[in-house]
Amino acid sequence: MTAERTLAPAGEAGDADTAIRVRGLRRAYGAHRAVDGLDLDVRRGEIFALLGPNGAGKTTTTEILEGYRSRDAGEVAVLGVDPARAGARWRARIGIVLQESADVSGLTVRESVRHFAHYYPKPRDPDEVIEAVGLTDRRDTRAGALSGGQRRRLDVALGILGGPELLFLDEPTTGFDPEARRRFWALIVGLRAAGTTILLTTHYLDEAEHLADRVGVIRAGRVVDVDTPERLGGRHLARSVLRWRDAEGAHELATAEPTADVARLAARFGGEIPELTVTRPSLEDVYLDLIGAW
Ligand SMILES: Nc1ncnc2c1ncn2[C@@H]1O[C@H](COP(=O)(O)OP(=O)(O)OP(=O)(O)O)[C@@H](O)[C@H]1O
Repeated sequence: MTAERTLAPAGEAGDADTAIRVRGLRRAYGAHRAVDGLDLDVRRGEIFALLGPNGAGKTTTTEILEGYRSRDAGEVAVLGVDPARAGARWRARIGIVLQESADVSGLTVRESVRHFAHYYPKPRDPDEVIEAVGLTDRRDTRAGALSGGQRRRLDVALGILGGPELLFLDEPTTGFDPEARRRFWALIVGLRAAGTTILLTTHYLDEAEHLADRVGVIRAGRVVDVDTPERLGGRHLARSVLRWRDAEGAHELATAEPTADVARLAARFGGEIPELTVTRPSLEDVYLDLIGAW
């Protein structure tokens, strides 16, 4: 028997709604504080994206959540269980897709999925999983002969094989072409629709914007903001910038009332406003602000 310590009684409202709860997490490497008092809440059923510059502490944090790295201090509950004390039963409830994938290059897609199915108490049907990641027409291809994007899909197949309640995805689309990325995103959205909670680490702001219900930005081992992609860093409150052109040249106007200003300009031009654009700060703009990159 494994001694799994449940932090909150099963069935309690907070526990049922929360997939990950972290308070005051700390982890140092020698004198370097990689994670320095980090708090995080991930709700069940959401896609949560962790963003942050290289070295901010994302991998250290996720590896602690996955039970692969020890911590110096703080409270951590993942699916109601402390990963530092969790056993096989808990491990079967989570799925992990790492940056470096399992070495199955000598096996076909089908053989690798069937092989890994033996590790789970109640695996999903291997052929269904292969279908879900769109590899049915490649099922007899050796993993080593797949393209980069197809290989990543196989990694996801192996990550979801146990029917996880919570899936960790570490930079899943690095090296994907735009079409493969869109297909992969559709796959992830489908997993959420089926009830899977997803913690996604990415450096692609468009990926976070497209996929994430909420985004957390880590800087120097702490979470500096958590919000929806639309509201992060007060983005929804920021002024819009109108740009247009007339006989005198290019114009730019920052405004809190873009609709009224566009109407006013349209009246002045008597119709179309030449080369009109209306923009708000992008997710990348507010992200770079939050990590102090300007
Ligand atoms: N095993 C280790 N020994 C010593 N220092 C480490 C170790 N692992 C990580 N670090 C340091 O801890 C800090 C946080 O690293 P971590 O890998 O968690 O960052 P990250 O946000 O995942 O970065 P990236 O975006 O580059 O993957 C970095 O300064 C890193 O050099």
